[in-house]
Amino acid sequence: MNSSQDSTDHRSGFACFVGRPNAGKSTLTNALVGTKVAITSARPQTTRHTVRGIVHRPDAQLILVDTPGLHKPRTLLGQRLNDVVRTTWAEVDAIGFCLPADEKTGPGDRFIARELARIKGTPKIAVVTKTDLVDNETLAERLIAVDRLGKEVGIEWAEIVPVSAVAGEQVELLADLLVPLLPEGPQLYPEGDLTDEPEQVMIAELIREAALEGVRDELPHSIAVVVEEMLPREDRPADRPLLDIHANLFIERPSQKGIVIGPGGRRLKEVGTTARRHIEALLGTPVFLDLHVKVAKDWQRDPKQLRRLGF
Ligand SMILES: Nc1nc2c(ncn2[C@@H]2O[C@H](COP(=O)(O)OP(=O)(O)OP(=O)(O)O)[C@@H](O)[C@H]2O)c(=O)[nH]1
Repeated sequence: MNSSQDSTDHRSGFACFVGRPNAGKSTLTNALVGTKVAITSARPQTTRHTVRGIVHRPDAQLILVDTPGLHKPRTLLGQRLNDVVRTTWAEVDAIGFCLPADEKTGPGDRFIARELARIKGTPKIAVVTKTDLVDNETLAERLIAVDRLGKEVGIEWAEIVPVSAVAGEQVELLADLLVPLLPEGPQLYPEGDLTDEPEQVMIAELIREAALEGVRDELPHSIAVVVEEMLPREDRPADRPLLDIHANLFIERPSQKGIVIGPGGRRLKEVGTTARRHIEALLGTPVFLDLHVKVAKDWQRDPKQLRRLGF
């Protein structure tokens, strides 16, 4: 051990956050990574893709895998999502179980805790999220309840950590606690990489997030987005580039078209504007977004369509 470059000084590995829908997993991933990579929403089960955020530190590289929420499968998509979750759990070096501070332990938490208890060998940190929403007394009660939940299902928590991703409280500490759980090893990703999601998938997620805004009650899980083409516009001066992005927004039934497009096409226009702003922030280049709404009948139940839409 003669230099700080020695790989035994450096740790690298994978962690994932689990927890019931809306527990704050995506927001926490974003807070740790420091940029918007996972998709957050005020409605459950909108994180479909396994998005990795990468925390680069001098002493470690922590790769965060953001899984969709585990839930009762009602469709083929639901089943596939649960498979993705379990496979991820078995593969990571550490698991953070997110439990919102402002809600009591519920059947959903118990279901996940029992499933988690079956994954032996992987250290588990209980992360009590959204602490900015509760007073100290409630937080203390919640911490005790989480401790009790661990005992009830047979999980020995490596740590119990209260955090607020929104207020940025204890987020750094959580990283400090996760790092020692990773194996020793060199950097796995180049410095500067924040995620290994293909750009196109991230762009599709940004569009889907914008499209769901305000209509989640009407179209909870019915929207899928596929980026068909991304091309730099020709005949543009080098200092004023423009990226043309063509994307299709799929819905399940013709009757949903009106909801997405809105009166006089106003909603779709807003969706396009919002998504374009986020994409431009992500890519750092001006974008022309061409968005089309298409019906893919009952895509959630059709294996062929699911594959085409990237699931
Ligand atoms: N006040 C507060 N709100 C939070 C915090 N973390 C997350 N939220 C909110 O809680 C809601 C759910 O957060 P997400 O990060 O999307 O939750 P998730 O667990 O990834 O949800 P799914 O993708 O549905 O599994 C969003 O409205 C967030 O803004 C926090 O630390 N404080």
